[in-house]
Amino acid sequence: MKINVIIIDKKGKDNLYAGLIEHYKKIAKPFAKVEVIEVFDKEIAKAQDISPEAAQKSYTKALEKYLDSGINIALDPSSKEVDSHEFANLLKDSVQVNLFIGGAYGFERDFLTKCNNSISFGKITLSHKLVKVVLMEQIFRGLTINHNHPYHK
Ligand SMILES: C[S@@+](CC[C@H](N)C(=O)[O-])C[C@H]1O[C@@H](n2cnc3c(N)ncnc32)[C@H](O)[C@@H]1O
Repeated sequence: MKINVIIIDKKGKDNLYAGLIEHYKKIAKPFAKVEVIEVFDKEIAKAQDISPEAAQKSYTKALEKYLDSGINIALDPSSKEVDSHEFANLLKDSVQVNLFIGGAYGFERDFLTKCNNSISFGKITLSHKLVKVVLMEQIFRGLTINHNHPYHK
């Protein structure tokens, strides 16, 4: 199984969280290959200086090409809240799952409607970098739930 975490973020090592991301990638390996794909370009940088709407549009444009294969799930604080078991269920029986984390201005509705699902991890807004860590832990937890591995207990 392949799981892609696709995030609006500048490429490069993040000293604060990189160790945790690598840790979860490694321990998830028996169940799935988890890849983190950072997406950022000049158009996004420029649009973020113009308006929230322009920023959201630039995120859609940059992320659309990743929607082509697999199940697409956007992380969005105002969408349906899921618990760990519901999240695990979304990962079940798929060859490829793409999980999208938005930029500073979140997603435009148009992008959310193009995804198979949009989910929230609760009403609080987390920074996109912190969401990435939480998501990696939930991916591992979900995989262990689906494989009846004792970690999730
Ligand atoms: C800084 S937040 C964007 C906040 C923006 N005002 C919004 O409402 O989406 C950056 C990204 O982190 C993710 N995120 C933050 N908090 C979240 C939560 N509670 N549940 C799910 N995703 C979250 C979303 O993908 C969001 O687009």
